[in-house]
Amino acid sequence: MSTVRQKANSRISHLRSLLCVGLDSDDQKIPEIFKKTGSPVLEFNRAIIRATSNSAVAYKINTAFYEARGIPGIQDMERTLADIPRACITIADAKRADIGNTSKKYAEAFFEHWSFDALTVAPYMGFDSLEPFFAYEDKLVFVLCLTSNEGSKDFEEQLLGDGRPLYETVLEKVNQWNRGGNAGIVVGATKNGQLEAIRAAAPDLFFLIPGVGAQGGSLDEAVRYGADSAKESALVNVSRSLIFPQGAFASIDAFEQAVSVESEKLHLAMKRAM
Ligand SMILES: O=C(O)c1cc(=O)[nH]c(=O)n1[C@@H]1O[C@H](COP(=O)(O)O)[C@@H](O)[C@H]1O
Repeated sequence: MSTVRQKANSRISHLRSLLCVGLDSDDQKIPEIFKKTGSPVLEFNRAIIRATSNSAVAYKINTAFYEARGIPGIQDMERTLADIPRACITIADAKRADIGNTSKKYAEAFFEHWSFDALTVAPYMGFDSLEPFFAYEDKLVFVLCLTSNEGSKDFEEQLLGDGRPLYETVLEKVNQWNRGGNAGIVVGATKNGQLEAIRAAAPDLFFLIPGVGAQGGSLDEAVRYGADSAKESALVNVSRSLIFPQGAFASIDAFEQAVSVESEKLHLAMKRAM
């Protein structure tokens, strides 16, 4: 069993929270007050972390928001990683996978160089493209299964020759690849109609469920159907609706207070749904 998975589950049961805070820190959307600091994205992330750390099990860094700014963005990502409390799980949302020797380098980058606890990967290129990630038995590898977006219809929901959607084959394969107990899947909270059946077909996988808030997925159902029988092994990610509260803020403290209120609301809703 992956040590990261054990760590995530002990925090989930301790806090009774499945909250994964998405640090999709779009520099164009960061409140004005942070622009007066020398490092707006970093100070913004630090404020989010301070405001959410009592409720968060994990922080998901969507690398696009950092890569888009080149070296300064990557430096912000690195310094943010150093500020995430040790008790929490760090997820690199980079959706990688390539031919084996390239995947090996991606795995080294995210799991060794940056020491992330978990990574999102795409299943399209098959097992040899994912094996180098699964080789890290102490980590968690989240394979895209049924994503939250409209385009999930283009491939993931297409019926194969056996009459079943492609994502069910992905699910079946990830179940087989979970020998080290370090495999997970990504299922969108906007696909709650399918979530219960997916959990029933994958009782042993760890679930990452994004799509609550800005994309309109139900938090209640994500928690109720996404968690396993022990009410663990799932993370519900919230990014924009948590990190960009409405309104203008006169100070960083006031911003932090607004994020903290929202984070506590999400935590309470999760406790109720568990
Ligand atoms: O892998 C993901 O995290 C992911 C998969 C998916 O199906 N849908 C999805 O929205 N995501 C990510 O989850 C986050 C959702 O952000 P919000 O819609 O702002 O909460 C973004 O970082 C997305 O890239």
